[in-house]
Amino acid sequence: MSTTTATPIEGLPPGPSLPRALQTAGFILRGPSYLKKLQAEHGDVFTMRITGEGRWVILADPAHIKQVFTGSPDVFHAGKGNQVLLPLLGDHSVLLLDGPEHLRQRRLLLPPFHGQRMTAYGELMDEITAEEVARWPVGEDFASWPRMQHITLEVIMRAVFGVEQGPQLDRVRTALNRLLDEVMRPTTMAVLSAIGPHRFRELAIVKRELARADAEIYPVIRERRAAPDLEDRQDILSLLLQARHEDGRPMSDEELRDELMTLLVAGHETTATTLGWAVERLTRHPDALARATAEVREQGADGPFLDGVVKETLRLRPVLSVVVRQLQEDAEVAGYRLPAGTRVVPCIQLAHRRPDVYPDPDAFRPERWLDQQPGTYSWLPFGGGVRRCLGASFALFEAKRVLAGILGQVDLAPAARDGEQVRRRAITQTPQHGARITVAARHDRRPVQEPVAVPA
Ligand code: HEM
Repeated sequence: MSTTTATPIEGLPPGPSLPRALQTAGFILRGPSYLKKLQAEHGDVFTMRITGEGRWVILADPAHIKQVFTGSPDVFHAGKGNQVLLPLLGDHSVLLLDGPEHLRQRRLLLPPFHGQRMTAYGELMDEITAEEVARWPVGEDFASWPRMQHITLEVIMRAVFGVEQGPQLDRVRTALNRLLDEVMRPTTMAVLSAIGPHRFRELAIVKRELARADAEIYPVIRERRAAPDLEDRQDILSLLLQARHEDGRPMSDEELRDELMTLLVAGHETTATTLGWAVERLTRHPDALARATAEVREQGADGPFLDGVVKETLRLRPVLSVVVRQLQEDAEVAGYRLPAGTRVVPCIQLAHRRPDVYPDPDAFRPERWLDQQPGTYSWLPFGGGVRRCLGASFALFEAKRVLAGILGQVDLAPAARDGEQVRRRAITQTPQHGARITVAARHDRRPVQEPVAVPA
């Protein structure tokens, strides 16, 4: 690992000389292999030019990534890079704020996501998984990723929004699904980038779609605020309704709406994609599949091998390949004196393939985590510092509960075909064919019930 040089070099590190459009295309279309090629040519620090983003200084060395994650939040801004989500998430979203405003909002959101609280959602996750897996066909190849999305959306609706099964859940789910579909469409994204988020959200069609979703979300917030059992409820919305700003104010309906949308957008597709990749990787590695299945059937979701499966999936198939910070003033990073405005980019993808941290780095080996702890700056699927994913404990807990639910209920067939390539969708790295799997047989883990004696 390199360290900072005594006298920093002025200006940007070298990088590829290809035109901006070709560098952007390489990053979007070839993703992991393009980044690897550039690292081989330029080393652990290099500059890329990305359309609409200016210059990115890519960092692959954990020592340099640490400089960014421990740097001042007033200098390393993240919110500006997420502005494309403004129309959907709204002005109060923790993802879009920076500096003291961001920290204030983050402080309110953190306690409900504390690791130890997650067990409150375990049974709900088991129930949702069991219902979904009961519908999976046997002996037929199918794409698991959409099924995982169904599970994670349902988990968010019920654990985060706290909406019970029934007509209201159906209406909220339909409205949010529709909105997400509209926004994630490539044509919508293209218009959004062309005219900018502020003008985009003033378009009549956008206003109409947002109003349709808001018409379902605001009643949930208002009804919950008035709920007599608010203090006893476990859902995240109920906890946020009881949170207070430093001056004692509760969060407004608008703040709550924006944070609920943020949690939905940040937590739904990301977790579904990790689950899709986990079964895709397991079915391509029959030994790991057999070991994980045996462990789950003995110990449920708490076994160390299953934990390794989730960590290894996030290492080799991180949902996001980079996180971005924009410098608000000149700063020294990786031995360079970088000018204000530069974007410094800890590269999750490259940090996760370092042979000095991960022997045989390209191999899927969940067992490596049996005697290795994840390093803060070398295992970063959830980013880092004051912007680290708020839902990391939630996502890890959910991934294990859902995988245990699947492996406990069905025997997955080892796949004969090659692993799926990474395909970029909006900003996430998804399995090219939707993580296709086959259920070989159903395995009922519940003990066979004795017939109930009926009194004569
Ligand atoms: C496997 C699933 C997930 C992955 C891979 C993931 C990854 C990430 C990453 C990389 C970031 C940016 C961190 C940075 O800039 O340093 C982030 C931020 C965030 N994530 Fe997640 N996430 C996941 C699940 C979730 C879930 C389930 C939730 C909530 C329900 C959530 C809520 C958030 C929020 C609110 C932020 C913004 C934090 C801030 O700006 O302060 N995420 N996530």
